[in-house]
Amino acid sequence: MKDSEDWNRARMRKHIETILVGEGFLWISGLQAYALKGNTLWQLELHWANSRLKGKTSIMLIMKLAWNAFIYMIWRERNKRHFKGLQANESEDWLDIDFGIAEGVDFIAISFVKSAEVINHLKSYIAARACGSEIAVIAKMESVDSLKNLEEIIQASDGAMVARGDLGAQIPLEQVPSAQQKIVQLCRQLNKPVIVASQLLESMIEYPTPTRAEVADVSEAVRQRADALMLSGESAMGQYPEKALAVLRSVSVRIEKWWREEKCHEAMELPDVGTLFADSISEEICNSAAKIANNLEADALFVYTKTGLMASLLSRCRPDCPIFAFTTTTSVRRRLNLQWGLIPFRLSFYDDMDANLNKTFSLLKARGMIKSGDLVIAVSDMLQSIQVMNVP
Ligand SMILES: CC(=O)C(=O)O
Repeated sequence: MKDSEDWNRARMRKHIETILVGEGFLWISGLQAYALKGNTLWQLELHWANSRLKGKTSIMLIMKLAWNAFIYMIWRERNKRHFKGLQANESEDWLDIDFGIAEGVDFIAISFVKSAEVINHLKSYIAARACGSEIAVIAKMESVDSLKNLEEIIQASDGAMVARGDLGAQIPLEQVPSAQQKIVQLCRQLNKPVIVASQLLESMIEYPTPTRAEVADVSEAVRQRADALMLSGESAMGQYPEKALAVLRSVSVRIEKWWREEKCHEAMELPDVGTLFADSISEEICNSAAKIANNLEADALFVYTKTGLMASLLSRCRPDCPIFAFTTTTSVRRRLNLQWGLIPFRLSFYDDMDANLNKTFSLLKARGMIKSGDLVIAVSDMLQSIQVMNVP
């Protein structure tokens, strides 16, 4: 969009569109209950055309057909928008997805997801098209149906986004914070990364400093332990994109520091997520390693992981220290960037664990990320063990 006027116009159109298609909205429910008496507009229009355009002359027949076709087109367009999430088979969507696959994107986020079926469908398509590359699918939670089917959608996805812009147009505004809390919490329990998006620093589209309320909103998302926060308008067309990013970063760092220093961890029940025996072992190792790291006030956790699973299991525990994750493929390294507290690196592994440790100690020391004497807890999915040591 060229300027904010264009954006405002587009946004206003979108809001009107949302109001027109939202069955959750009072006037639509009222219309259906009282005026339409349970019939759809489409059924009533057909009835109207059939009764009003009586007669069997050819001109009447043509008018009848034309009227029905016209109403059908409007109805089809309305349904297309309303069932946006289910109709991911629309040709433009598939073209966009193909473009993403060709460009080697790491994530595809799908809007207005209504059920796990949509996610599974997209995943099968990506698997068939992307020839071995692993593109993660993020479910955008922004409709009443996505909230109804939250758990199955999150289970099927590789992560979720609390898309507060559209969500706030689909449910009453005062319900958005509790929906956010619920989605973030469930994602953590199910070990899926979660992004909190939209209007975090909305006023910074025009002004160089945020409002107190915006800072409180960012703090709350950090306190809920979301994996990522996403700017949209602030960086897409705002006047202070870098400042907005800097504010987001400084507020997040400050809250997390306070969290660690004051030991304000809220106990959270983390149900088992491992289904295979090997996964359950990894999970137990990671839970214990995170606990040891907190109890010993370790300087860093190191994880050597081929698939990224152990790194995500460590991240799920939200330990007090940074987690350095080492993995062998670029796609896993890039994907791990989305997860809370992980600093991922790609490198090839030796068979000997000591050689891997020495290599990574040198790498991080050279970058000033650790120093001699630091206490490190290391886990690995090759050895399935926990090692506690000081950096040489
Ligand atoms: C990000 C987005 O799509 C929303 O907030 O609606």
